[in-house]
Amino acid sequence: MTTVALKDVTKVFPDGTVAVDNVSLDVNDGEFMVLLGPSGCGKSTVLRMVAGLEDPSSGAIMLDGALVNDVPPRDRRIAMVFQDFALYPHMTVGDNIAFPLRLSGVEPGPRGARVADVAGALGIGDVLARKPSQLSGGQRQRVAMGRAIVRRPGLFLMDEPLSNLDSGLRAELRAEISGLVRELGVSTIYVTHDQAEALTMADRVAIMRKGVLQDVGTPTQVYGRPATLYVAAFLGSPRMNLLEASVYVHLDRYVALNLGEQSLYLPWDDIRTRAVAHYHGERIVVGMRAEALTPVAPDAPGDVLRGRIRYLEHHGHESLAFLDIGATAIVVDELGGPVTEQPGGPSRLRRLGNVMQRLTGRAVEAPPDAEVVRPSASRTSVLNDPGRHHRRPAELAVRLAPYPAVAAGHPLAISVRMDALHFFDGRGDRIDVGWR
Ligand SMILES: Nc1ncnc2c1ncn2[C@@H]1O[C@H](COP(=O)(O)OP(=O)(O)OP(=O)(O)O)[C@@H](O)[C@H]1O
Repeated sequence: MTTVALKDVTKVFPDGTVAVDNVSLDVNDGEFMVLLGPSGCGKSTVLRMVAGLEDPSSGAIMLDGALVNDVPPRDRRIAMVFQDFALYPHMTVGDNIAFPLRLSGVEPGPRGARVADVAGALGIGDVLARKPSQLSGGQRQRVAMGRAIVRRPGLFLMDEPLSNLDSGLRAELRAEISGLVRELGVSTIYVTHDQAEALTMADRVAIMRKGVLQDVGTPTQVYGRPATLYVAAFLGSPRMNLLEASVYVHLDRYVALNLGEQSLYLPWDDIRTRAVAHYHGERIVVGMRAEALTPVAPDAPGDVLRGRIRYLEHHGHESLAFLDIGATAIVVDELGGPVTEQPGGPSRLRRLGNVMQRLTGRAVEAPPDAEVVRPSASRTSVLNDPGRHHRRPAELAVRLAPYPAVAAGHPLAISVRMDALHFFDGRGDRIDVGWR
């Protein structure tokens, strides 16, 4: 099946928007590659360039090792499935699926057999005589898939094909789609902003932000060893706890990570210690996912952080406690740069205001408790990132049992799995070398 290689591909639209910024990416034979990122990060533009619907401003697009920048879409052996797929309303399901075969002159006999095969594989063999208006949303999506598959393409390009469906159907269809394309062995590029879709369906995930490729790897790699602070913050629910830490080296003993009121200690023989020790006297970002944190007895020894529960969230199968440990949170704004917030900072009201502003595009008046700090001069500080930086205390997300015996205001001690910590520098790049 078709292999894809993007080499240094950039797309600048006539109005100056840089939608895709120097992206290089390979999709192997039969691979299911998911392009993941928030709205506007350039995923669809990448897909459209691979399809030939958009010309790159610079760089090369190769299919099966051949440059195709000037090859028209119809000659690329590609099938596309979009979110707002359009079925022909006056045609039956069978005729809709058969349509591409009719266009390319396949005889009625083999045409019927191919349609029956595809419809059987998609579980819509019994509705071939119906019109699209007589189908459910999920069935219509299967017909759209069938119409793409029936041509036996070398490459599938799918742009948010499930986003119009309800969540139950999405989960069902994402298993079906990934199962089906693997069975067919067709190389696939699948665009989504839904991390659950990406992590469950992909062989590899490519994560984009503002036109720039941030990380490429298997779901386990990008979740377990994210290349950048942005990827660390983007993947996972609850979000990874990202704390500002000052680094102090105690030669031949340990490296202290000062988190504000408390510290953690990386033993000298830890393989990551040398990389982190380079930042002696500077600030870095320490990431810890909720699964790296376990509640322990108040006087437990070892790598333990102590704090007070600010609030609890009950999720049925588990509860999340948000713990004030006197540290500074690094908040990565999905649309802007990293933002640092420190104790004594803005209220939830202000953060809600920020969200509303993002959703509505309208400025919301800042409550009086908001304090905007100047970017620090430190080379390694995330405060270097341009833009406004707000301050708030870290609220460390910790997983608890469904009905925990603690409540807001209670103290809580948590043990930290030091081997599960992540370290990022001020530019947001992962610190530990040889990490994947
Ligand atoms: N024809 C165009 N002219 C100018 N800018 C464009 C054009 N098409 C897309 N853009 C811009 O390029 C950027 C990337 O758009 P793109 O559609 O690739 O993002 P996306 O990640 O697929 O987003 P979504 O998930 O919302 O579809 C956005 O800022 C978008 O506004």
